[in-house]
Amino acid sequence: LETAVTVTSTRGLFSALADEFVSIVYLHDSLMIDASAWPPEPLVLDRSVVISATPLRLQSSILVALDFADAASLFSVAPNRTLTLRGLELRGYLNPVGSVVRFLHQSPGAWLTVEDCVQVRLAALPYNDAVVNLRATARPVGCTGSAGDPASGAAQSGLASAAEPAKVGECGGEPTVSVAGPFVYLTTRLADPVTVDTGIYLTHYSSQVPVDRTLASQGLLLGGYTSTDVRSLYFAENVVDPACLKKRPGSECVALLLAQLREQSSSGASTADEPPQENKAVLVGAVVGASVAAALAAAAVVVVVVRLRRRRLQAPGGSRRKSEGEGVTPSSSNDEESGSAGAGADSSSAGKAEAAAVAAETPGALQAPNWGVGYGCSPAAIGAPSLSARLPTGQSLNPVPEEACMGVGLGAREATDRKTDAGAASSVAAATYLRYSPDGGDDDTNAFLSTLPVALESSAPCEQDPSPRAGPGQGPKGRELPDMMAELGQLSCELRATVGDVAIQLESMIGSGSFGTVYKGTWQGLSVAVKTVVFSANADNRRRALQEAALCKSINHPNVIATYASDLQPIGELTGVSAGSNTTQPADGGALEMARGVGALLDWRLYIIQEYADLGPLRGLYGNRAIWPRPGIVHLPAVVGIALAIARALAHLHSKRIVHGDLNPNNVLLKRDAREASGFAVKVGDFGLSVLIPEHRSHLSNMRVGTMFYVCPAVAMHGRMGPVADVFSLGVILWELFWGVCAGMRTEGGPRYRPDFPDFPPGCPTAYRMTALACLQRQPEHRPTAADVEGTLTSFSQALGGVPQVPQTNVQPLGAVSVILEHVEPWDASQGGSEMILL
Ligand SMILES: Nc1ncnc2c1ncn2[C@@H]1O[C@H](COP(=O)(O)OP(=O)(O)OP(=O)(O)O)[C@@H](O)[C@H]1O
Repeated sequence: LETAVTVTSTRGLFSALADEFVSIVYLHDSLMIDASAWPPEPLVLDRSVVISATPLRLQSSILVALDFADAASLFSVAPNRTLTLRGLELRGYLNPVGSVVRFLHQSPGAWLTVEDCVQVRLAALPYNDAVVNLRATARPVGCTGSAGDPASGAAQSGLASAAEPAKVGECGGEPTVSVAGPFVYLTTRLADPVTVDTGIYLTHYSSQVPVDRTLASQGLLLGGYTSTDVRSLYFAENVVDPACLKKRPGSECVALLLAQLREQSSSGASTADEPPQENKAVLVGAVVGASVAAALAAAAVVVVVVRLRRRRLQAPGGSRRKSEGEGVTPSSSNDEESGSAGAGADSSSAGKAEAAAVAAETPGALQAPNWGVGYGCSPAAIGAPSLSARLPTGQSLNPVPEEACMGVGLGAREATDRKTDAGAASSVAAATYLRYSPDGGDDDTNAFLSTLPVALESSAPCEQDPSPRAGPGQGPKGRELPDMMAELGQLSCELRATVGDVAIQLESMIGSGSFGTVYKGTWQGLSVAVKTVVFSANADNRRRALQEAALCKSINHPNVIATYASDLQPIGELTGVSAGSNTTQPADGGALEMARGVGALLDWRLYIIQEYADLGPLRGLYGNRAIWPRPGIVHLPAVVGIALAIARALAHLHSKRIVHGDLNPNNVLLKRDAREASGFAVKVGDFGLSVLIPEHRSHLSNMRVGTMFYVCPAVAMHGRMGPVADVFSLGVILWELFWGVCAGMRTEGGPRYRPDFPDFPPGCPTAYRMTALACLQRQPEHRPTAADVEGTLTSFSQALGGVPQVPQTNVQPLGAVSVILEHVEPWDASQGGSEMILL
């Protein structure tokens, strides 16, 4: 006897899966997972379970849409147990790159079977490349056969093969992986049939999904199970341009494509496939109707709960996905609530309001800035801060409770992963400023809207870098060459002169920002983060990349991510010029010769080797019960310790005339450190938008860059980037640190600061509140300096009983090295196989 339950909501799904007597969970209508309705800890399935379209849907050949909305680690499956998905249109559940199913927490020894489903990805590799990867994937132990010839197979016709349905826990029959089409199917998500011109049809295709600890620091342990597809269609709504694969790894190409899609989406362009009005469901009619329904008919089914309620998911291209609908501009991080300031089609009215608000700013040293309606919150609801609470030693920092940053509908543990979604959220960004004032706008706003995002055209040239080790612009003959070649050549020259070939083992991808990909690696026994940026001679990101490398190498502070080395390598057919080989590279100055000689070579890859912050970004800490047991109740010494560390980093940067330019909780990283009372050290990183302010100047102009909610109004509106801009961002973080949540949230009317921003509860210590509010003053001249904030927080921490002082030199830069990157090679699509990307 099998017990079946029909569910209509995320909570219903959770209850059904938590009920040990339920073995079949039916969906009659579309369901999009609401991660905030799911308990924070993954549910362990200690039995085999089927999640299926209802028999009625199966019989009528309509797939039921199930959108996991990129929710991660919802549940795990015990060893030798199988989770079967049947008759579903699956969306938002695969990692943006790779084959890992995100909703499944790491499940070693478990099985996942996808039967008669259509699996949709927003972006993927071209199908032929994907098939190469699929076929190169090792079959799990006990599964026979190869993945078959992509040009043949029963699925070529678009009809089901006659193979037997897979038995639970078995690989099934002879695997087939075919590029085929067109297919037509019906889904509860849309009224009309969906036509898929080309897709990959798989049957009895099994693969061992490797354990993926890339996001372990965020509490996300993925992979570890055997995945089997039985009569499943994969297709991508967008496919990578094959030209990209000639010079980049597939993961980077997919990440770039996703970024472009976000950008298009935020500027109003639809990325959705409009389903045609004709054709009937050939695939589903044949596959689901015939085989699955028949299989189910044989089972004895007791429907315990049947509650049918029509729920329609939004059409593709809407704000359906947390990590796909809204990203950021290429100049910053990519969270919904922290997207960069950027131009947006629907944002002009919002921007106008902002302009007026800035113009009419209210002076007053320590008054709370008027951030619009919703200001203030109920003291009764938030309670008083606890000064005496101690951070329990050994308490895990992850996973973070779901309510962290829940205003944007996102568990904080998903944050880092969504870095690959580096699209533009410019409309989102400008909408934020609506909260500044309800007043009208002016032309300046339109200028702001039309010029974003702005490249670093006005940023300080590299010659102004104060460090003797700074990169571009310091070479002996740089000015004799065209600008680009001079920068490249001099940087290469400097780096290659300090040869000490040391191999770096790259282990996994940490994430992608708007300008590159970050890998985790090991170098001389140390864990390191390797930032890579690919750029062309005339690309906008060239200056940013080179400047980031130069700037961050010049900074040495315990609260700043240490940069050990950087390196520049040409991409393309040139052989023997890799920086990793001192037998082939030019001697000192030879890089200039190389630069002259390879004028036609346009693409370069920059590597920046940094210390690895194993606990991830500060944002992932928000909501941690050890520090924020309840809203408004904080472990004050821990919070002040973090705030002080950030202020120290800023004060140090500003003393060198460096403005960070993008301070936000994603760029403040945490690193395990037993010497710290909290167990971790706080390190400011990501100098991609940093600038050097020339002597005798307070700011640079035309720098309208930053991250939504953290960017200073004067930067967003007038492009004035100076140290005070960082202080504003610090003020936002000080507020967040007290509450343990992000200051921004998504509402139906668009992104907004939280209603209680920038309010503090009455019990908040005055020194802390005053410091935060001073940083948030709209008039830049009313803000304190970072050194002032550091001083105030130092006194405050001493009054608290002493937050342990941050060690002066807990990380020492290890000097420049030349690097061989063993696992990152220019992608050669014709070779195939080395990238484990399913589609
Ligand atoms: N030194 C490091 N140690 C550990 N993780 C890191 C390190 N540097 C960056 N990361 C992580 O790598 C990912 C990508 O970082 P990156 O700085 O490239 O982009 P970003 O800050 O997310 O976006 P953007 O550059 O667009 O602002 C992020 O998740 C970040 O937390």
